[in-house]
Amino acid sequence: MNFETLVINPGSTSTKVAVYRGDEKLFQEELSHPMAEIEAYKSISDQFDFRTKAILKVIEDNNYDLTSLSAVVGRGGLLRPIESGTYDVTEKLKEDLRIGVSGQHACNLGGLIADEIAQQYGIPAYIVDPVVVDEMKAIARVSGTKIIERTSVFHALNHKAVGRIAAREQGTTYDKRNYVIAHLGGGVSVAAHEQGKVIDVNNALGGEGPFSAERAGGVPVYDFIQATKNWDEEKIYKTLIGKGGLVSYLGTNDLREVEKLMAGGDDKAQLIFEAMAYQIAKEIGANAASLKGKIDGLVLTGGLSRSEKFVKEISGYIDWIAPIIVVPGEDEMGALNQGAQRVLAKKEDVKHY
Ligand SMILES: Nc1ncnc2c1ncn2[C@@H]1O[C@H](COP(=O)(O)OP(=O)(O)OP(=O)(O)O)[C@@H](O)[C@H]1O
Ligand SMILES: CCCC(=O)O
Repeated sequence: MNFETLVINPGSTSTKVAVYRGDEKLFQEELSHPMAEIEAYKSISDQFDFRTKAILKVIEDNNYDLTSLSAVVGRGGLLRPIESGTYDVTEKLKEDLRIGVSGQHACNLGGLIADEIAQQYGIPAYIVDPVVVDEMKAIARVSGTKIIERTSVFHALNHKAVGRIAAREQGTTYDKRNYVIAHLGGGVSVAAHEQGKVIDVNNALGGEGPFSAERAGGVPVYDFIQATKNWDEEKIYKTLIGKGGLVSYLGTNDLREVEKLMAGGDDKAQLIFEAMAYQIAKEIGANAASLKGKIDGLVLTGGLSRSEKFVKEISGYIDWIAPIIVVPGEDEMGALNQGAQRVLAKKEDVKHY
């Protein structure tokens, strides 16, 4: 049976909305949120109303009748660490999204907005492969000090989706392949995928890994402590997450703007563009070591991988490691829909948080 689903994906710089019938996408829109718009809200939960209204307007503009829906599915957020799968949105799950039990991020709104709309139509709300999917090896959890453990927080939904796409392109299945997958977006996560499990990944919201469009990634810790010793926690957090990376150096989170500056001969933009590619390439090399060099492909995905110039810059450092597969943008919307369709069709049991 072809169930109709509403798919909601709030990202750090955008909200994506789509309606599917079975595998068929009836429509999709991507709403961009410039920095100034996001900055007007003090917290993520303050963005609930503006993002919900924007989503409902997309539905109205497309003349879609919400009574046709079988479920609403949202991108899951910073819950407690859990296994991969489709989860129903319960009160406990909503409470943890609201308080941000593992931190604050726009995707915490996915399950909350999905549930708000689903309740009005008496249908289920789901989340799929939230950012806290945790399959890391014990050895990767050791941070270097006993007071903290490394944790798995990354673009799990898109990593898993593009892992399946890459394997399909290679005529096999994701659980039979080893990949290094780099999601390059507002945030960056680079992971070692071994036979369908993410054995190591940088915490994309934890000050680890390469810098990105709006995050600083891993910085020299001692110097950072010195530079920020009189700052409050919020200012420190925003410097690392939201105002880091391209935003810090160039005042924009949009790589297309950076490329325009470069085309106009801006040397600083050129340097930062090259440095971001360099850091990403180094992280891919580190993950190649995690897989002991037994790698079937290096997969580049996320919004930044829509730039051929940026992909070329990264490839120059890593093309000796394994074949490069580019999945520009992401298939998060398709993956959310598929997760919902599998449980609606009873091909898979829904999980409870
Ligand atoms: N055609 C393009 N060329 C160059 N850069 C692009 C292009 N399309 C999108 N981008 C860049 O991709 C980035 C956004 O990527 P993406 O949409 O994956 O982020 P997000 O979903 O908001 O955040 P995250 O991926 O961390 O959840 C922005 O810097 C944007 O400028
Ligand atoms: C942690 C995954 C979500 C993001 O970085 O945007």
